[in-house]
Order: sequence, then structure tokens, then C-alpha cells
Amino acid sequence: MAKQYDVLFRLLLIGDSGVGKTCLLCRFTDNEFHSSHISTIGVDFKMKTIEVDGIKVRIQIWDTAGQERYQTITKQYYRRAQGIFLVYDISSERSYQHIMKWVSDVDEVGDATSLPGCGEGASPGKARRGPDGKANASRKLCLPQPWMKTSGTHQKASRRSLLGIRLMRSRNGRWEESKGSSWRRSMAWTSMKQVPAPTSTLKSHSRV
Ligand SMILES: Nc1nc2c(ncn2[C@@H]2O[C@H](COP(=O)(O)OP(=O)(O)OP(=O)(O)O)[C@@H](O)[C@H]2O)c(=O)[nH]1
Repeated sequence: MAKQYDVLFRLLLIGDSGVGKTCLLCRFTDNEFHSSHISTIGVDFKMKTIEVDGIKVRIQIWDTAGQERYQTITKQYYRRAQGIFLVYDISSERSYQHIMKWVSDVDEVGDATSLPGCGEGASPGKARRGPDGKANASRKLCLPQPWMKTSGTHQKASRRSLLGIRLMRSRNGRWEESKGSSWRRSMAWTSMKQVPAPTSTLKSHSRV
């Protein structure tokens, strides 16, 4: 039987309940949006396989419950993830303020420097701003990761953020950011943890 994928990335979505983690994931994997809020119980996951220059990359995305009562369970997934997205609702100051709490939770089990932050909101494409209207929310909070705006209601926005992966390439067996415009660079993770590199080398201009 043909191999279903060459590289596996395990990504995790964390953030307060109701910020749109499940919607972001459903939009990304199935191009669907659900207007009702059915809280995730514990942890759920979805997968998507994409091809990048002939390499089959399987992205396994774990969607965690934002509710406090599940945090003992969800924390067990932090260590196994190669990338973690911190998600907050761009219209909720509270969910934004809680990002530092999520960072420290991840810090408890490992390195938080490879976390990209995501602001969920209904108007993708505008400048990246926090709920206070100021640009570059991550810098204001002194978060170490790049910050990007995304949305469960827009397919392009969900792909742009969750497919930051496509901006990475393998050079000498290491996954690195590909050289693109500064906008693209700001969307990629800065220091994603190492995963087994495919045998062939990915080119910098990846397609999805
Ligand atoms: N306008 C708008 N609404 C959104 C967006 N993303 C999610 N929502 C709405 O926000 C609510 C919560 O979304 P979920 O994806 O279920 O939230 P969650 O973070 O997974 O919540 P928990 O599972 O409880 O942790 C739902 O009613 C969605 O329809 C978005 O980008 N724009």
C-alpha cells in the first residue's frame, strides 16, 4: 500500500472557551463553519494532508477544550505537539489577557518560544491588531511568537495561519522558515521544534 504521508506535524490549538478554535479547525480541514458553540469536551483532532513539492505532509491538529475543568487532560498534549497556536477572540479583551496564562501553562511543560499567536475575528486581511486597536498585539504582551490574524468564517484566513507550515522548508535536515516577503515571514513560526525531515529537500516555493 502506498505511504499516506512522508512527514507528520502535530499541531495544537489552545485558548479560552468560545474563542473559535473548533471553527478555525473545521474551516481549515472541511471548509465548514458552524455558528453554534458546542464546547469541546477534552480533546478532539482532525487531519489534513497537503503536498509540498512532492512531499506529502500530514497535519494533525488537536483541538483542545478551553474550559478550565479539562485542563488536566489538555495539558498532557502540550509536550507532544510540534507547534502550538494560542487563539483568542479579537473582540474579547478577556481572552486576549488570558493569553499570558496559556503561555505560562505551556512553559510549565516545555519551551514557549515556538508558539504562534492567533487572533480570531471576522475581518481577515486588515492590519494585525489586538482588541485595544493597537497593532502587533504580541509585542505589546511581550509574547515571543509571531502574531497573525485568522478567522473560522474565512477559508483563506484559516489556511494562511494554519498553513504557516508551508512557509517552512528543509535545509540540511532542519526545518526552517522559507524566505518570502516580510509579511510571510511574520506569519511563520520562528522556531518550530524539530520533526524528522523527509529524505528529499523541500524547495522554498512550496505549493498547497
Ligand atoms: N464572527 C465570528 N464568529 C466566530 C468565529 N470563529 C468562531 N465563531 C463563533 O464563536 C463561537 C465559538 O466557537 P468555537 O469554535 O466552538 O469555540 P472554541 O474555542 O472551540 O470553544 P471551546 O470548545 O469551548 O473551547 C461559535 O458560535 C462560532 O460560530 C469567527 O471567526 N468569526
